[in-house]
Amino acid sequence: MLEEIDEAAYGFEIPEPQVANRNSKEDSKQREKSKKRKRSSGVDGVAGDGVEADGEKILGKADSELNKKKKKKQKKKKKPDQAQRIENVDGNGDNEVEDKSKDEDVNSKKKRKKKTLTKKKNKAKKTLENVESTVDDDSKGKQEIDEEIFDEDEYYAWYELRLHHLIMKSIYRLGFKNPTPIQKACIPAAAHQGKDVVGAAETGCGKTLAFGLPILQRLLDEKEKAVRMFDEKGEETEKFAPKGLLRALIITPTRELALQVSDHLKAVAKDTDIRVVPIVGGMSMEKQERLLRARPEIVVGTPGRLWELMSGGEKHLVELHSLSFFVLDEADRMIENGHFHEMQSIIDVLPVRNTSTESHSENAQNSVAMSNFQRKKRQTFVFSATIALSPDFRKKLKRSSQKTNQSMSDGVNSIEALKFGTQFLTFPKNTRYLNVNLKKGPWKTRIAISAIADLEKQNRIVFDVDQVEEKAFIVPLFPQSPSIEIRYRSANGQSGSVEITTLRLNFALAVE
Ligand SMILES: Nc1ncnc2c1ncn2[C@@H]1O[C@H](COP(=O)(O)OP(=O)(O)OP(=O)(O)O)[C@@H](O)[C@H]1O
Repeated sequence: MLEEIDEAAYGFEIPEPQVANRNSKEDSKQREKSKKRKRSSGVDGVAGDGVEADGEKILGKADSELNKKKKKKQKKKKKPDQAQRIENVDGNGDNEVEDKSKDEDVNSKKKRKKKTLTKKKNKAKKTLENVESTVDDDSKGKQEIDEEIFDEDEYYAWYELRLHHLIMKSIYRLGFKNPTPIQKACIPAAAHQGKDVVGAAETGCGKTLAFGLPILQRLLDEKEKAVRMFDEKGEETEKFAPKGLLRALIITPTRELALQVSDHLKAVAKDTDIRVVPIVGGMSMEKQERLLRARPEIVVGTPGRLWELMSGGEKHLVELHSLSFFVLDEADRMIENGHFHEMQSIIDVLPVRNTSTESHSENAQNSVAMSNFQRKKRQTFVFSATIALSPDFRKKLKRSSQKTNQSMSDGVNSIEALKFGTQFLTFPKNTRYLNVNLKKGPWKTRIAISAIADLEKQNRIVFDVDQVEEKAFIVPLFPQSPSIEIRYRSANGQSGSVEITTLRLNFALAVE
């Protein structure tokens, strides 16, 4: 059976052309900047590359840059002598004093340069050590490698994701030349289209940044908008970027993972004023209180400790009306670890929607003045290291959301898209709808093609990470990778089917 899908009902949006972004002032500034930077040779960043390899590359580059600087330094060394000689030829009594002070000046300059050089060398070494020891150390702010040693052109793949320049700065510093597939797939939908995301990807695929960067992007966007609106219209900044309120709650099944995620996000948020804190079992009450007193925007925690604090009325954790992101990381493990009860309790206390919207419009009696942030719904991201979220998990989430509020069902029960490995399929020219059936799975799956014009042009569908978010949605998540059959129907009634047996599921992406 073929199903017709109302595209409008799913809110497919035509994304902003990337070219426009590349032409933006900021990007051209970045490009100008990058031109000034020296290109280093033989470095090729591959998405999801081992971090160790990246680290080596960073050191390699840093070393060659240091060598260049050394040479420059040697050249410069001669200059003070020459200068001194010229002074001496002119020689009069006054010059002696002048020469002496210049001598001192030159010596201290030399010393300073030497110091800087050693510092830089140490920094580069440290960076390698840090990168090698994975993200655990990233957040400690030790990745101090000089930004200038990177060639921004090598990070071109990131520009398409239109991330804030402060985020990009961290990406350069971390040396991540390419976004991983899951990052490439999730960031546009989550950061720019405000969509909920369900992601399934194997361990080490870069899930943390797949949900972390959209969070940072939105918070930075809001802050910028707040400043702009204040400058232009004198509007209250609070209206666009609330301060001191919890904006993102990230829940992980284990303490280690919470610390790892928190460290990773801290490393990326390093140049921003966005604060990330971990709240995990085993942490002293004093430390916990101190961390929460700072009213961080992002809290990463384990369900047990978070619920303990929330049920105890911890102020920062119960003022959830401005919560814009709710993230379940490694959601399936959360169930395995017996955290379901606590997790459900946390979900239960999430406001149905941002109550600040209501209170604000009540106060202002003017809903037109509602800010962007207030109008935007809370986004839910559910990530899993394994490919499948078990039917049991989905059922449980569904039950919990039905019992409590609608917002959770917005996020989790409408898991509507699943990305699989890049596949090129050819269909009749005017194909309009596709129906995808799992051959072995218990569920039905479907795809809607929204970019018909594109289809007509290319006469093929590319299930590609770049395009999936606006082109297709597929239900649901698979327990294994069975073969699937894609049936198509074209506008003139022509139909047929294509079977895919080599399907490789990389991740899932949700659209509503
Ligand atoms: N775009 C990228 N390029 C290179 N390395 C990256 C990139 N994104 C993340 N990494 C690195 O890859 C490693 C794994 O990332 P992350 O922890 O997000 O993966 P994960 O899928 O959440 O894995 P896990 O299930 O172990 O938590 C980290 O060391 C991180 O620093």
